Amino acid sequence: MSLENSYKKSLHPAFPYPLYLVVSEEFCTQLSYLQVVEQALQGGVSMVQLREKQATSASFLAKAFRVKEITDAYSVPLIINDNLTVAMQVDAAGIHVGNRDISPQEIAYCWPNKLIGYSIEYWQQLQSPAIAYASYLGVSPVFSTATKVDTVTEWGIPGIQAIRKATDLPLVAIGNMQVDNCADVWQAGADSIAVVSALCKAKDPSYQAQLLLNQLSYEAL
Ligand SMILES: Cc1ncc(COP(=O)(O)OP(=O)(O)O)c(N)n1
Ligand SMILES: Cc1nc(C(=O)O)sc1CCOP(=O)(O)O
Ligand SMILES: [Mg+2]
Repeated sequence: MSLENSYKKSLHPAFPYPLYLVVSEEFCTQLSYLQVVEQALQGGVSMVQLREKQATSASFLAKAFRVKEITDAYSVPLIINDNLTVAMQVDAAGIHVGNRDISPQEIAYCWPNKLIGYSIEYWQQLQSPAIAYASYLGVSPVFSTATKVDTVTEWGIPGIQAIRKATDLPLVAIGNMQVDNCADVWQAGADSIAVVSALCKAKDPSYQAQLLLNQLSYEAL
């Protein structure tokens, strides 16, 4: 979709984070994961999730402290993937979980007033009690991706549109989000575009982040 044919959306008042970096050391091929975080923030990334599926809790925690130092310097929220202990110890802004993780209900009980991201992998989840505790929903995945293969539904643009009609919660689109497809996903109802490869594999994450953001037409808050 060209920018001339798109309309300026408002940012979601509860989630003014249009570009969301999900960083894992294993996917950073050109620069260190800390350089990726710093340069992506320089390019305008508005939220960062640290996702370390292979790390021990000790190594995850050490990495989380390093990343938090950088995100704090840019006043950008840090989300921790899956691990509530790490999230609490590093005093993250929140946590992202899916169907095979600790539930949003439990998180809200143990760690109140924090952001809770919850992946939507199939339609019936929208009726789940977990929804009441979620701060945002991950549309998981919009397009299939080699970065995460244990997925259920490839939602596509019709899926985003349908979920948009079904809920007012902020929607984070994830899965093969790139410069050439994120404008359509944005216009279909996503409030945030989450990327791994597009920034972790970039030679110049700051420039790539700017290219992605330039595709997203929104009014400043
Ligand atoms: C923003 C965002 N959306 C979805 C996911 C996937 O979470 P989950 O389903 O728990 O899978 P893993 O990331 O744990 O493999 C995410 N991490 N972030
Ligand atoms: C972390 C993650 N979660 C997904 C989901 O579908 O829930 S897809 C994904 C990886 C997205 O990587 P890339 O931007 O390289 O396609
Ligand atoms: Mg998970």
